Amino acid sequence: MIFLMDMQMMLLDVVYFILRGCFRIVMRPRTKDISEELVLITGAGGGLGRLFALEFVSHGAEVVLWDLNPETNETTAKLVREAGGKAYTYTVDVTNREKVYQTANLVRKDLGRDVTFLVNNAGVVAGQRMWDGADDMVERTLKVNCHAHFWTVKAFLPQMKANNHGHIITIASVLGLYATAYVEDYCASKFAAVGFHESLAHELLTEEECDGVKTTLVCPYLVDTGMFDGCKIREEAELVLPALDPVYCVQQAMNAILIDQPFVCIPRMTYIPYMARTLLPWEANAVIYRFVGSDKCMSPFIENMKKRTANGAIKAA
Ligand SMILES: NC(=O)C1=CN([C@@H]2O[C@H](COP(=O)(O)OP(=O)(O)OC[C@H]3O[C@@H](n4cnc5c(N)ncnc54)[C@H](OP(=O)(O)O)[C@@H]3O)[C@@H](O)[C@H]2O)C=CC1
Ligand SMILES: CC1=C(/C=C/C(C)=C/C=C/C(C)=C/C=O)C(C)(C)CCC1
Repeated sequence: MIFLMDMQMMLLDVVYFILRGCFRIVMRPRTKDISEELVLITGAGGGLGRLFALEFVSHGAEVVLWDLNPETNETTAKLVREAGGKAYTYTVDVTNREKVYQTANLVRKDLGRDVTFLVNNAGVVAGQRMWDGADDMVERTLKVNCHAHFWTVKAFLPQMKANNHGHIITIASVLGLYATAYVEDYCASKFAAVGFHESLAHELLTEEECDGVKTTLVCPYLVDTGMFDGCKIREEAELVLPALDPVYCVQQAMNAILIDQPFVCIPRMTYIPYMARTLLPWEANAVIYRFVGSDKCMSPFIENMKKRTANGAIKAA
């Protein structure tokens, strides 16, 4: 009897959340006020990290900027201050877990308050076939794009839970939902980041007094930041699905964060291949990949990186 009542409640909840999802496409829910929040962004000197910093500040939040590169990080801080915001910079290699824990304590000491939003954005791509590149690059990709999320979450989530207030944001990728050729290490790292994020989100739901800690998984398609310069699908398909403008990508991600949306693919159209991957036979997906040119979309990117490395444009890892 209890089982049947539980099932009835579960079905009602399922219908409610489906209807709420549909309704939210048409009517945007109220956005939350983040003007009192302290937002930590990793990889803040890069394309998306910098834009996230500016976007959070435009909503009144203060930002803590972490990056490996002090110069690009300072440039982000300068832009934030010019925009009237407050930024605090720290040079951190997020793969170094001791440094992550130490710097987290330092942030708490320096600012006298807890980080309430964590944006795990730092990411790298080798741009080499795994057969050609150094094994170190494969390890680095996994360490930055996945392992680092464990260290930063371990550093900041306990305080969020203690205050029952916070938000963990994971910048993954559509390549964490469906893969393509020649980027095995990158896809493995992003699938792992998605798995990490989902497990964490479930954990927060099962724990009591944690309903104030939210999570958002962001999965963008190719973004025009330079990270994947040269990556290309078939020309006709590109007309329908062009590389994303970084500002648009960050604004869409912010829209999701501000309404506590747990998961967002940018643009919306990229939910379709995600569903197709699950629903269609593998061979059917492979045929679609070949038709839209996504099977070899990374080849020109890898060629591009080869040229840039040969010209000495890329610094040694
Ligand atoms: N660009 C794209 O097409 C897409 C990107 N993404 C993801 O979005 C995120 C941001 O990408 P994007 O802005 O394009 O890339 P960028 O390369 O412009 O920015 C990444 C930033 O992370 C920093 N970083 C790298 N390694 C570390 C480290 N060990 N510790 C601290 N900081 C580090 C980089 O510093 P440095 O410059 O010194 O290396 C850089 O400032 C990444 O996670 C990426 O995987 C997702 C989908 C598409
Ligand atoms: C695989 C695939 C596609 C192409 C995806 C591409 C080109 C993604 C690039 C993503 C990047 C660069 C992410 C970085 O994190 C399509 C056309 C959606 C169709 C279905 C399968």
